[in-house]
Amino acid sequence: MSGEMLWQLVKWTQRMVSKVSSYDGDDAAEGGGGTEEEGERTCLAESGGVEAGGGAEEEGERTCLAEAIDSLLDVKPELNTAWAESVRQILLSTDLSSPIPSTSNGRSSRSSSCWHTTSSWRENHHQHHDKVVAGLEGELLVLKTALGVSNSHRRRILNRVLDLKGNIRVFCRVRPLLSNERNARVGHLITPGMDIVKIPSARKDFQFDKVFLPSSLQDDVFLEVEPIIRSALDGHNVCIFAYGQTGTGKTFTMEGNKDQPGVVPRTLQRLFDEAYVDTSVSYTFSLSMLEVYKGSLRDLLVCQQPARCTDPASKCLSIQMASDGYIDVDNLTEMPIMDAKEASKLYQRGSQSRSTSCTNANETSSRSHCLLRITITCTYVLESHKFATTSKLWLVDLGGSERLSKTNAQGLTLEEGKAINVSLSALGDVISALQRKQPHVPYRNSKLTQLLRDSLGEQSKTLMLVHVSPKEMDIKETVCSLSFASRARGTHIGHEISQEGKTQRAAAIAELYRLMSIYDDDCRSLRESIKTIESLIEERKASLFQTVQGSISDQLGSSNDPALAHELSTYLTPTSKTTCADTLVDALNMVPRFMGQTASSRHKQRTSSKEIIGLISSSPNERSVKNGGLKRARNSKSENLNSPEITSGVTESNVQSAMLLGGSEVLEQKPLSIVSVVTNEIGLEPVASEDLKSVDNLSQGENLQLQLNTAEETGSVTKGVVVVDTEEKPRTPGNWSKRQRPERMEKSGSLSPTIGRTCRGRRKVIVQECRRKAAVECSVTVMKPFVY
Ligand SMILES: Nc1ncnc2c1ncn2[C@@H]1O[C@H](COP(=O)(O)OP(=O)(O)OP(=O)(O)O)[C@@H](O)[C@H]1O
Repeated sequence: MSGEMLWQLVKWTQRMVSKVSSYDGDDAAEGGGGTEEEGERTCLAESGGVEAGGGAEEEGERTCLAEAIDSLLDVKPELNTAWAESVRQILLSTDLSSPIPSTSNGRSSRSSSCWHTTSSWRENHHQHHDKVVAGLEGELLVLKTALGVSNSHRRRILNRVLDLKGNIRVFCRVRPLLSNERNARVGHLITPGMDIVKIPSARKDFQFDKVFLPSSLQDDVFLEVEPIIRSALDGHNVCIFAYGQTGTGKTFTMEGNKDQPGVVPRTLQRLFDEAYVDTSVSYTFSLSMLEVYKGSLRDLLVCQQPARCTDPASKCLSIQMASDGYIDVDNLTEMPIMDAKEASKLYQRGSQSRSTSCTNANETSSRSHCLLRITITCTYVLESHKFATTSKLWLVDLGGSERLSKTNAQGLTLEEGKAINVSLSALGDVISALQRKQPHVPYRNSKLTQLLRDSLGEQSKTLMLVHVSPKEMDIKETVCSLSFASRARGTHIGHEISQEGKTQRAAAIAELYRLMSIYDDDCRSLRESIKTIESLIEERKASLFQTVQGSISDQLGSSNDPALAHELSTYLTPTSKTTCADTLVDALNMVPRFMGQTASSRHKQRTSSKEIIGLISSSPNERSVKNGGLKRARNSKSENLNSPEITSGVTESNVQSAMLLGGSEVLEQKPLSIVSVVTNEIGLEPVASEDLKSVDNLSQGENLQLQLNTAEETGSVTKGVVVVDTEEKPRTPGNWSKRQRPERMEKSGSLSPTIGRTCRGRRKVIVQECRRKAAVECSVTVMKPFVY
């Protein structure tokens, strides 16, 4: 039975109870007791809200009610007694839906004392309502904990599967003959189901974890890639490479086209789908894109050529390694992403900036290694402890390996080809050293391997998709590529297992998949139960508010007593409304550029305030957290992960800011043309741009203060992001001193609004550590001045 149907049944039962309680109310009114409750009933009776009735009909209704409760419990047998008790509480509290003093008869004669009686009636019902909601919330907590535990089991099993399959896996994809190659001779043999590519002319056989035939579809490829993506969501660093000779389909596999989307768009979609479904954990994603071109790094999300001569040249990217091994790239644009569509757009933009040129082998040959990095932050509760992990998912479209003598490359193309080959060779050396478990891994030999250092190793998952041409005339390149792949796979050092071993491994993997599907089902049913209870709580809160609000509005309309009117209007203001202190961000932490941090020191600061959590060693996440900096558990002051509740980002200085701003004191509004307000919380709608207020260019010494308002409180932590478009009103160079340019403030403290790097005339302002209640349906006001 769906949650909606269940709720309908509850409402129907409520109506039944409502009738039954009104009979009771009548009886009590007749008895005329002196208690407050009786007075309240009298009040209800006066208002005409109580119907007459009784006798056999009453008995029938009661039987009906009992049956309804029983049927409710029958249809949800999997729910435990606590849930049943919650439902009972809802039913018992149905007198809330019985009419409260109406505007009709006797209203004008109602006195203030009558209102006080109604007020106590309201308090009683509030208490009752709170009890019911608390019951439901308790149940919700139990279900969420159970979901966390099931998820943790599922994660552990998946990790075991990937361990059995191997942390470094190599697939081979053979491209079909293209329309202009119809007459070409095919140079390989593939034995279906054996995952072996035979090259008869070279008398060589190459075994892979999976071989995709020329007829294989993008779907087939992604099916095999998917588990490793899930592993990234579970907190592991993951690298997926597309390797191969120029023109063999690397970009086709990674990017695809509109009709046949490749690994990248599918991965982005998958990440958000998973994040949306799994409510037991909270995910945030950010995206960066860069290329390694002739041994140097280029940010693909910034304009390489400044549009105006006054625009700053693009910043130099440098690789920084923190003491715990975490690799970051200084000055690299990192865009928070809210959905797959937005992420795909960014990827398209980055791809267009990639260095390509026409070569003998490919009209649009990639002349660099293109790296897409998705940083995933996951927060979850396990056994009443809060954990957070950060992982990186790299999707790498490597430059095409080529025999320079064959391509007749000259000049720049030759240089590019050489640089690509050198770094590919360095990558091969690293993977081979890892396969051999050598004590020294030569990461430093190329920018590519330096960059991926923390994502290529024991705790990480690597997938190499080797692409080959089907043509016999490309056989030498094909053999080179397949040899490289074999080396990466470790088959040359005896990693290949016997047929019997393979059968045993396949059986073990099948068993693990069976177990995983049990946990998957468990998680699914727990998620459904969680949704049902959440909607019950929401409806409960909404109905209480509406009922009471409607009644009080009526009272307010008819009251001549100013004191009473004041009390009523106070009541009409929802107590759960967001306060300024909840929503403000702290600009006091901002520091000038010269005091700003490098990627490395920023990381150090981050990790110093985050304890590495390794409480439960059996969980893959916690285990890997223990083992190094690849997954960093967060435990900062503002995000006390060991407490059962995530606290808000409100610090003393936040509160101070809140007081300074005085709630709604907008000192100045200027046109900055805010493009959109979005939140990182999955499933929340961004505010439409037309709803946003305009604010002027900030002038010297000002900071942005953002006030994000919402009517709802859910208590979880989120981040808000405001994208500010300054294109219409370009910043004049003299307008800002060097230190005060907004993009110079990006390295401020974690609770500050940080103004991201300028990217094609846009700036993003990231509001970190707001409560979710501050991030739903935000409106943005720029407030000034706030001098630091
Ligand atoms: N599996 C496939 N099915 C259909 N067409 C393919 C397939 N693989 C590659 N192609 C086509 O082959 C051509 C070359 O592919 P692509 O540009 O992806 O090669 P590449 O390996 O990325 O080359 P480079 O290294 O030069 O960038 C493209 O026109 C692409 O559409």
